[in-house]
Amino acid sequence: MSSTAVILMNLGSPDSTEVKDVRKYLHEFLMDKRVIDYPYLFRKFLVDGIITRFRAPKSARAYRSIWWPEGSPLIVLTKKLQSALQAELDLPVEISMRYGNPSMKAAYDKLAAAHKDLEEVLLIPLYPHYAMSSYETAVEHAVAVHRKQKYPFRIRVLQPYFQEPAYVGALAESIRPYLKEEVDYILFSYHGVPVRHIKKGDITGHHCLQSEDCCWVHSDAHRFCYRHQVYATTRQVAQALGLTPDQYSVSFQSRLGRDEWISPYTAGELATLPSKGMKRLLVVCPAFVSDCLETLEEIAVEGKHTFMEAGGTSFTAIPCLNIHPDWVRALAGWVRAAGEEHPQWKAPAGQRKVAL
Ligand SMILES: C=CC1=C(C)c2cc3[nH]c(cc4nc(cc5[nH]c(cc1n2)c(C)c5CCC(=O)O)C(CCC(=O)O)=C4C)c(C)c3C=C
Ligand SMILES: [Fe+2]
Ligand SMILES: [Fe+2]
Repeated sequence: MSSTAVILMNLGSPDSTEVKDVRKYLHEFLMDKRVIDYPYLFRKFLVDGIITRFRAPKSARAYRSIWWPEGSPLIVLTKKLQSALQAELDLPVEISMRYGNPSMKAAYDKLAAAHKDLEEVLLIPLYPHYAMSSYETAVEHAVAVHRKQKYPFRIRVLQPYFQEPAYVGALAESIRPYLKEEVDYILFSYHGVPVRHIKKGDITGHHCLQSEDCCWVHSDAHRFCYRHQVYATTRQVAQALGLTPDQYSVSFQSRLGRDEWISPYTAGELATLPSKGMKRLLVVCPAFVSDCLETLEEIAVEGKHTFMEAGGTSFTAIPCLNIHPDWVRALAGWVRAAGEEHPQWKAPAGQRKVAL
């Protein structure tokens, strides 16, 4: 695999906590048609006229509260993962962000300049689950930049790994030490998405959200169903940890705007769990593999406040996988498996099998 390299793809953060940088980042993020999927002019009106104008100062304050001396936690932790994986693999590993810096083009350019004989780049989206607004947009963007710039190497993409034993195992091991504490309940809080996105992604046209138990009834729709995939992760992690159904549940955080998002919402759960006797809580956020604004501020600060105000007595936000050794080994194992034409790696349609 001497002519292979890896790119870890994450979401991205603003360049700094200044309102102008946060506004620029939010603009790029929210003008993505896979994130706010309204017709262009309406999206532009919403994003320019309302969201970035009023949200940017508020988001900048939130970023300021979690920012590290080295920069955004999400970027710093992705760089740490890069170093850890590089040490495990002895292959070039770069990082790229869907929004902001370092960009996808910068990562490809760096590899192309440093490794003239590079034949293949393995792309690893740092999203375990498929969502139009996360995994899909990252991959579509990576493919589009690769095509446009006509790089001499080919690319392959790691498929969503929400039920891969190595990911589930790493997640379970990252949670296990916290179960030694006296706890009443574990909340699995995932980033939410609009209900419309789940329905749009239903390739059968008649499965998703058409019944209470859609996510547990086998369907081809599940290949692209974020809701199914997060429940699958949760069930498998719970099984690995020996949790019974009364000891945990799933909720969805980070809702933006007035549309209906998939529920139950995390904030509501945090406000009601103490009254049901769940006063000592662990919260884990498996949709994020690196800690970020949504885990460090929305959960660990705001979420904790909501829960304690409602009568909770202890609240622990479990860190994301970040550079957990089992997670680094999982990634390294998948990269090694790529040498054997493993089905978990897919080439984008239309790409030549052999580099030019
Ligand atoms: C798990 C993957 C993610 C999905 C799915 C997702 C969907 C989604 N997000 C927004 C809007 C915002 N998300 C923001 C931050 C943010 N989102 C993710 C991941 C997913 N988003 C991460 C990792 C982060 C943190 C970034 C960081 O710098 O730490 C933000 C910005 C912060 C804020 O102003 O609150 C917005 C906005 C939508 C609308 C959406 C699906 C439609
Ligand atoms: Fe988000
Ligand atoms: Fe479903």
